[in-house]
Amino acid sequence: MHPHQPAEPALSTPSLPVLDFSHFHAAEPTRQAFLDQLRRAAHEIGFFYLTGHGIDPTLQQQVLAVSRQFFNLPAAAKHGVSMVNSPHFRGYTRIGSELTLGKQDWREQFDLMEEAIALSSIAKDQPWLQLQGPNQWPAALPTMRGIVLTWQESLRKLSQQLLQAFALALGQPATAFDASVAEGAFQHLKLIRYPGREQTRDDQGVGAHKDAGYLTLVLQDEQAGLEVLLDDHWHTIAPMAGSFVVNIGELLELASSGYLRATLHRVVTPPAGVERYSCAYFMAAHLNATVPVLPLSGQLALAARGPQQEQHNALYYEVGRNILKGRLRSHPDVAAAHYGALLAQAAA
Ligand SMILES: O=C(O)CCC(=O)C(=O)O
Ligand SMILES: [Fe+2]
Repeated sequence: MHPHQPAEPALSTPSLPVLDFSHFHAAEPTRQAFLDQLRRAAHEIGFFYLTGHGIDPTLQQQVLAVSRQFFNLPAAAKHGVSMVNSPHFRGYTRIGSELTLGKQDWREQFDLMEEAIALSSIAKDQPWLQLQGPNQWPAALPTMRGIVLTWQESLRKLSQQLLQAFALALGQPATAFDASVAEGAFQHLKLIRYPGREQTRDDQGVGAHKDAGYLTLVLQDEQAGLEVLLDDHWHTIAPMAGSFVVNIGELLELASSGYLRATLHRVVTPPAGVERYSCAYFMAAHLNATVPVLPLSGQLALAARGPQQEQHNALYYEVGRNILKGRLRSHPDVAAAHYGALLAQAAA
């Protein structure tokens, strides 16, 4: 089956590996066993559940709760923080205005990144620096900012530890990725609501895609919908309370010469009358960094199949270029409003 065909029913839940991150902080031989498991999961599947991560379950619930509150605001309050007003791709995207594979996704979302000051001028050869800037926050929900920024900060720490674990698992020094995040990792957080609808024709919650950064950590509520493409079949990733679903992004695939897999995944729309909430955290190297290509040796080098370039999806070692590629493709309204010159240049 071609991965981009309309949805076929997913197969039964695969037994995704469950990795306990507390074992990374444990003594040997537990720590090495964790690294071996991590390497296998990320090489063979590119997806796993993470438990023992130390993130407070109360904070997890608070984030999902504030996300529900946000999406329950009147439409005018949400449109007041529309992403189309932000050259930095921050804010609210209403249902149907995001595209994956050129088709409408059936989800509404709120995006934010690091709070920053927008640069006053952007060099032509670094258009991605326009991603830096302030977030938009809804005045009607004053508690949102604190909760969500605390969440973002917790996941930044966790994902940087995970990146160190990946370096060690690949036989590299723990510091192998440090230079690429020394000026600050690029982080992007997305609160998402997938409304249900009659399962008649289209069930694209978000279409099949790979994530553009190093790593993604997803918090799901109790409603299934996330699916991963393995051996040409879609498999449901069942919600597991308290865990994160972690997946490999394109930058880690590039860094490991394809040894680690950025796997295609998608979300199918819940049935009518049911909704699904999730919260995805994407971590990448600094926008001005170039992906470090790790010198793998022995068995790892032999098993590195090279990054999987696809016709419709070029991969870039320049971090900013890879991230901006994904943003422009998903949000054509923001692209048209703020990146017209860049698009015209690309088309010429
Ligand atoms: O909602 C989810 O579970 C995952 C969403 C996703 O894959 C994405 O936004 O990149
Ligand atoms: Fe994704």
